[in-house]
Amino acid sequence: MTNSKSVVILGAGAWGSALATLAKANDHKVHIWSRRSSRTLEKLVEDADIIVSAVSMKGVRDVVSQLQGLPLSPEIIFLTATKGLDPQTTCTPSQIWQEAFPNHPVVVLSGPNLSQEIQQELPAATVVASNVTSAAEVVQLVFSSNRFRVYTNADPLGVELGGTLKNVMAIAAGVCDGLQLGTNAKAALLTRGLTEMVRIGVHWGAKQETFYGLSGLGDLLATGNSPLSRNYQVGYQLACGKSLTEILTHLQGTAEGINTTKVLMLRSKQQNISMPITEQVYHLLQAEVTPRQALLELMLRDIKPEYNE
Ligand SMILES: NC(=O)c1ccc[n+]([C@@H]2O[C@H](COP(=O)([O-])OP(=O)(O)OC[C@H]3O[C@@H](n4cnc5c(N)ncnc54)[C@H](OP(=O)(O)O)[C@@H]3O)[C@@H](O)[C@H]2O)c1
Ligand SMILES: O=P(O)(O)OC[C@H](O)CO
Repeated sequence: MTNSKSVVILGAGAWGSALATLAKANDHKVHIWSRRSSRTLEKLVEDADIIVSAVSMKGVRDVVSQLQGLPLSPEIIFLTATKGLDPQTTCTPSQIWQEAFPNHPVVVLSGPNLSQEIQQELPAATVVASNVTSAAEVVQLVFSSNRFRVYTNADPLGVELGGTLKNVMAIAAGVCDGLQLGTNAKAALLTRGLTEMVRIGVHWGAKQETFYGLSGLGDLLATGNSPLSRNYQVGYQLACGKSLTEILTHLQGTAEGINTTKVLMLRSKQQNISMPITEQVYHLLQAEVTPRQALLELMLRDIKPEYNE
């Protein structure tokens, strides 16, 4: 098949495995690498067309530096699917990849994509975004199928931030459901959560409209309403009285929202951006407030116009 690509996926976790399934189903040559792999990264990336990073945030700098030492074809496209923020610099994963590989196209993939549903072959849609349109289109073709609809987008930062910032709101949504606060409360939380995402995201340099698409609102709805989301699970179980340590001991996989909340607090303080929901999620994760106290703090804030920014 002439359009068949060689795809190397870094990270054999839930998301790396689901992306591998999608690319394989389209007859691409797919190799998954993890730090426990017997095959060396050097050998695997030799013929790669696309290198997909599906490691969790804490692994991004490690895999970047491993690749930096290798001879790579200048044609290689980097595709990042990590939804997190660097704790030291507050950079997004694509910013880290682009800084390390300034001459390669970097594409972001993000959307409402709970991996378990994708592995069950349920239909889903996602967004691939890049400053290099042709690279986004290559990735679009590699993953598109009758059960995975892939849109391109020219705002990689907005697409990446949508998927990342909603993890904080997914924790809050889990708390809301765990406390059985009802549908009105959930709608209010997700709507005001989106306002918060837009506020900091636009200040960061992303386009406002991107947050109303699949990678923003779409992913917020998916993770904010699904027990399949690890971030939602963290919030839900906190509301049920478990400690964060206890929850993380039994959680399958990574809940990026925990680290993202800390990074966002840092950034919003540095830049004087109001993020009341994020702030309460932060205090809750630090065990400085109970879920009920966090709720009251939000409900009793000064009354104000809906839009004053
Ligand atoms: N699961 C989903 O539904 C989904 C959907 C969209 C996006 N995402 C995002 O995709 C990322 C991965 O999520 P996941 O669900 O696949 O998490 P996961 O199941 O916990 O897998 C994380 C992967 O990262 C690897 N990793 C961590 N630290 C590493 C390091 N220092 N060096 C090399 N590899 C390292 C892990 O390797 P080891 O196994 O060796 O620890 C594992 O392969 C997250 O940012 C998540 O937000 C997930
Ligand atoms: O399990 P979560 O909370 O990391 O959510 C997974 C994906 O981000 C859903 O799009």
